[in-house]
Amino acid sequence: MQFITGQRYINNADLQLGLGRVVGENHRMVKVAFDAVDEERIYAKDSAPLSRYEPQVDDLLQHKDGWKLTIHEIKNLNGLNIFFGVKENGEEDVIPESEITDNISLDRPADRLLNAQIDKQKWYDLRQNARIHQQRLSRSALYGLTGCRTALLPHQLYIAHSVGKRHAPRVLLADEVGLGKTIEACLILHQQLLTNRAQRAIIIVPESLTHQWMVELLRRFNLQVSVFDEEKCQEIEHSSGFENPFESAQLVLLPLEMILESPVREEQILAAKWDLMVVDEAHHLEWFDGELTEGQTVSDSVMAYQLIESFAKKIPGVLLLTATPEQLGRKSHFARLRLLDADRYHDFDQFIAEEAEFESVADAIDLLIQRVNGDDQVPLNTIHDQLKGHVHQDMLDQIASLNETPENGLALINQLLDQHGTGRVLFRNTRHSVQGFPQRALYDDALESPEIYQSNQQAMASLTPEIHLECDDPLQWLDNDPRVKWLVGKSKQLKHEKILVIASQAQTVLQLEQHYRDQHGIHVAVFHEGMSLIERDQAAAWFADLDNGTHILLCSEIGSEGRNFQFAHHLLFFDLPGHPDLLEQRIGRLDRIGQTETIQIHVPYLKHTAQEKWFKWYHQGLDLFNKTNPAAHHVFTAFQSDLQTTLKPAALDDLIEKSRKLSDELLLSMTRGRDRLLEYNSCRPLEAALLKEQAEAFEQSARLEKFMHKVFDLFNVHYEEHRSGSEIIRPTDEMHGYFPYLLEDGMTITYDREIALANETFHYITWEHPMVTEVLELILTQELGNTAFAVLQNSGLNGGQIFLECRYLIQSTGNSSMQLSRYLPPVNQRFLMAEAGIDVGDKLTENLIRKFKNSVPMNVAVEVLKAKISVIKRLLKKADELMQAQLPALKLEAEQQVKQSISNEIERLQQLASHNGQVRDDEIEYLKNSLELAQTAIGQTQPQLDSIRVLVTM
Ligand SMILES: Nc1ncnc2c1ncn2[C@@H]1O[C@H](COP(=O)(O)OP(=O)(O)OP(=O)(O)O)[C@@H](O)[C@H]1O
Repeated sequence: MQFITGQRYINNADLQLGLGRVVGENHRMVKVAFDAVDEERIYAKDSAPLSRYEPQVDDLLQHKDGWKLTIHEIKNLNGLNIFFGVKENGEEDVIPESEITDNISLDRPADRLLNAQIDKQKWYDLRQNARIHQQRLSRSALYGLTGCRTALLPHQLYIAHSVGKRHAPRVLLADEVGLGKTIEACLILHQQLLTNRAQRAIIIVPESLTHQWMVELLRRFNLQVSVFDEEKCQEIEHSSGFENPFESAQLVLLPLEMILESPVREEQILAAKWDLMVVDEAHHLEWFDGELTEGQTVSDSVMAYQLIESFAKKIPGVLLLTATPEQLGRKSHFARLRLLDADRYHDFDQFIAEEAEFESVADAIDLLIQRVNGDDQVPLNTIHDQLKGHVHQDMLDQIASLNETPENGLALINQLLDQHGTGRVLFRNTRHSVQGFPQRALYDDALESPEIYQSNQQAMASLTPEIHLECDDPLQWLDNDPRVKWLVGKSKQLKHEKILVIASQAQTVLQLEQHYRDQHGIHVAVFHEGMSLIERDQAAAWFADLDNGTHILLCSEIGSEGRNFQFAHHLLFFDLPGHPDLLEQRIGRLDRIGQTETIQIHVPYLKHTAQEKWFKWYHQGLDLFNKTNPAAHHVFTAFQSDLQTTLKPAALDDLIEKSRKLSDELLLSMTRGRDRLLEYNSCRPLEAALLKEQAEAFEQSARLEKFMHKVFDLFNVHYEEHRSGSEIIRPTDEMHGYFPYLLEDGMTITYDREIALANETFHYITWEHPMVTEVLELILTQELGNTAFAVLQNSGLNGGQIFLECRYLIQSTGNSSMQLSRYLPPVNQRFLMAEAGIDVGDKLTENLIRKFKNSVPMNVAVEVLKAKISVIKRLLKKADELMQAQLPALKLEAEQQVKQSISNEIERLQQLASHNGQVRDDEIEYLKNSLELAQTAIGQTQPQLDSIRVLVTM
């Protein structure tokens, strides 16, 4: 094809783009502007899916300004066509090619049929089937959340469903350790990407978690992420045309450390355009509240905060993840909320004051829940009094009317939750609310403190005495410290179990590993910050290997963050960490979703040393080994200085007593107020359970299997049963061209979630799997299957009649990021034209046709077609007229639907904004803008003839 600027082209694969205009070209590429949807696309010339738009004499042509002319003559000037003709009012006029309207209605199937291009019935059926499925998917609010290799857990579905559908969501995911924040973030990301709400995303994680994130994204969500490090950036800069390496990929994963080390990369990230940023382990971000003086240095966590803050100001969507949101204090917790919405969270004192109000609201919600559950004894005036002064009068009035309309109780609960607390911005599920987690069992061993430490004050006062020893032989402690003997003894005793050993320092880990190897001939895997990422992942994989792996993994503290080791049931603390959050992180490695047994926690400590003090404080003061304690952080802050000093036994008992008391008080007040509200808000159980039901109904795996078998048959992909519930698929020599995601060596697939979860090597095929989404796209954008011919036998109808089945697709053109299909699902309009020129679709239904239809040899079909060409042309014209006649009503209906659904959303957000300010202005603006764009798009919508079938009775 020779492309000339100004020529008009159609994208065969996507007619919805409207008519394109060549705006530039070079020897290899051509750039086409699709003005109807405000998009520019670049194609390789030799493979561009483009067809020149060439109207013929007698065709009706529309000008950009709306008027039309019937073409009488076509002239060509320098490769561009000029159309001469007569307008509807009889005047002569001219339309140069460049001035043809961008919104055209193309009758590709009609052209093909009239040129005797008839497809096989099977392709026609497949196209219709694919259309039905695609429409079902594009309408569902669950699309993007159910097709991943994850169990459908209500608390995760609830969060993902609340957040994934938002424009530019900005939330803090703060589930307790191991409850699935990563999965929730990935679900949200997946939905945003699949529904086009986001196109470019950046994920920033601690270096040690990069690989794990990459694997989770790929294995569970089929998301191919580009992992960036300094080397990769340089490689892209040198070998590709990208000046900014971060513009070379849509989905980027990189370690926080890398950006902290390089201002250049920071600048480049800021310069690249992103829709969404995910930051894992966000408790490392520390807010510095004040002015930095010149020359003042700040910690890495403060730098990290400032870095993420600068990104958060530019990137519209932000997901922050942390299991320990208050690890660096309440202020830092507030500061993370401030990253999400600086307007709403600008005053720390106000934030604290607001939290004080939550208790009354939470109490009222409790009482309402009791009423909703059928307890009529709960007095309404008590609820009323609880809320008086905390909520608006209209809500108080609603409470008063609950006697007459008890079913409104639930709506009222939801309203209260919407309007109070940090609910829209912060989500936190706890083991208490999710339930079903394993038990923990503690085995502690008090060991005699060895001589070498007793002579060293620093060692005695430290949780890691071996680090503080000053002696010539750095390995001497290994022979003297009874914990080493204890560790080796436990390792031998538990030789058939996987055991995770955690020590604070990398140095300790390395020395212990050497000891195991040299003194006992035991090879163990190690995991510490001095290792490269690949080495760490290899170590974790060696430990995870159930058949040939090592049964011991020795980790430094860094190994205890974010990693998945729930296949192990024994956790050995070689030492204790100096902060309760770290202790929770350690236990969280095993206490995660997927843990099937009681977690056995083994803790040795040296008597009369700091270790004993901390052990007792954690155990007796906070009960931390048995369960997570959300108050631990505050108690630690209160008694931090006491914990740092050496305590006499009586003073320790006193400290433990005071800590326990404070912990109990705090827990009580938290469950009274803030946490209870947060818990209700993070997962409204009824809605969550309903979502799970809907998700199960939506996944339709049996239908998918049937559909894919038809696809495989037609595309000549081999499939055979592997074992029950799974099959093997392979390419064949008869395959025509490309089949998406099919591996050359074949692959084992399953459509069953349970089987997919149990067999990680199987590919889990769902309606959201890229193989399926691309196949649907392929079927619907290719022309094959948009024409067909069939005879109707024994239908009871007189023989020799001809019917024309025309299907039109009405879907709005428009900027794809508007995702209009949510508000304006495509309409599929069917007309079955009888020879008399009337639509008999309601009599000759699809079911009847399926029952009586038969195919005929192609040459017979072509003969009949030729003989009946004038009838077909007449019926086509008639169908077009019917379509045009129905269009205004369909558009009006669509407009009303769009208006209603977007206006409802705007209204809800405005209400929320006026009550608790948790809705950002840009969210409301976005919706208002969407409404405007949607209305324009509906106005411009033109029906497209999508397929056409000739039916002849016999
Ligand atoms: N819906 C699910 N289906 C299957 N496995 C899941 C699901 N949710 C979570 N898991 C598994 O449970 C473990 C914990 O999940 P995840 O890593 O998302 O938790 P987290 O809250 O991010 O943990 P941490 O606080 O340690 O960062 C992981 O191994 C994850 O793969």
